[in-house]
Amino acid sequence: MHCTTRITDTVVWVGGSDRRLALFENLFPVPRGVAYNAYLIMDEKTALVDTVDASITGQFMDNVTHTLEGRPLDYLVVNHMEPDHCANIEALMLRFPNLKVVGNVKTLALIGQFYDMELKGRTLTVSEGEELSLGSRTLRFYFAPMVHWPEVMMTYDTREKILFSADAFGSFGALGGNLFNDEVDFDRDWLADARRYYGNIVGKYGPQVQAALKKVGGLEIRMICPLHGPVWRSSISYLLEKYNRWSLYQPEERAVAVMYGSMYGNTENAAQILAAELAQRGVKNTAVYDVSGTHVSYLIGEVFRCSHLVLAAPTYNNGIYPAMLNLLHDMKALNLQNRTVGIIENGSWMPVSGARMRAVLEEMKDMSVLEPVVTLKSSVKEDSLGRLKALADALTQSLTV
Ligand SMILES: Cc1cc2nc3c(=O)[nH]c(=O)nc-3n(C[C@H](O)[C@H](O)[C@H](O)COP(=O)(O)O)c2cc1C
Repeated sequence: MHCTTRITDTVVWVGGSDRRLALFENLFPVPRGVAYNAYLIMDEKTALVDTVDASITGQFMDNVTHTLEGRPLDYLVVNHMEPDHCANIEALMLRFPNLKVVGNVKTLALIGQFYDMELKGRTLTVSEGEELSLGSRTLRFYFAPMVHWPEVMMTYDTREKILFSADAFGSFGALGGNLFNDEVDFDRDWLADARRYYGNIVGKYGPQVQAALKKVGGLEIRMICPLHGPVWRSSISYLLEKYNRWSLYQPEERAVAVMYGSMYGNTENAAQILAAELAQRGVKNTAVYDVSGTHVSYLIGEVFRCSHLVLAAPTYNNGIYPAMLNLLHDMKALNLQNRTVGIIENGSWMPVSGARMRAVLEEMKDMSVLEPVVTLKSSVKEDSLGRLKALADALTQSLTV
């Protein structure tokens, strides 16, 4: 049975949610599930903007068929060719013999790479800024290369002032009836997952996001319709400001995230002492994470949020404790920049994890390491306790600058 939501008189959400998926991209835990959004525009011509993942094909087809009320589907706009949005292109082409697939040169090449379907005479290749008339409105296409993938484009409905934004402005999390941002407590229930989605999926491409923001910045936007998560029909500037900040690698909050790795509990002890020392100095909302027990995607969300990080890790086979190395690898791969970092190292015979962590941070942009670096030789002793307090002083002072 269909389950759709009307977005405007003529635009209908025909997507769905998957709460069974454990790992998005087989990598990122999605305990709250994930939504795959698709939008059907009913005008003199009908146009579907993107499809959905194979896991919800049945629901999606019911939604499309119901909304069309027997009319044919004229166009399928493919804003993004990732399979979680494209699994149903062929099924739609078979069902609607006159359907034309709308994409750019790169989109159409990717369709050919992923699928074996006969596209001859069934495609419409659009270029940057080109318009497609549906009758009472035109759709205008803005390319947003590498706002996840090279073929990505955004589609602007000139009548309704809707921006169909592909993966940009999306979030992990299944939708529970309340489709719109003003029907949910976004800050409480969605922001952390939207940031985690941004950091892990799009975070590497800050300059490309900036370019896309500039491109669509001059448009009158009444709604933003992303491919995952809530639809935005209010507080558009709030969302744009978050994206501007994240893509400039500016921290969202002046706050400390302490991230530690520990086998026997001694590095953990140092991290806890440091957090307590910070609290005694009036620092609030410090977040403490065990890097072995927290999926790295959550840690990435937090490093995008916080201005100050503390990385605490044992030396492991003359290198960095693997779970911490994994976090540092991701931070660097995702181009994280502009953070102030405290370091705590541990080692029982030759501690080198501090120097190794500093070396990775030095390969990143605008990462400043606070002094002192705290060295433990197996466990916290009076001398290292003094240095932990000195690091707490340095962090506190840096937070207030
Ligand atoms: C597999 C393994 C490799 C290690 N390699 C080193 C090393 O190369 N250099 C060193 O000084 N300590 C090394 N250590 C010792 C730990 O770094 C050290 O005991 C540290 O205090 C552990 O901190 P924790 O109590 O927080 O787990 C190693 C320990 C293990 C289990």
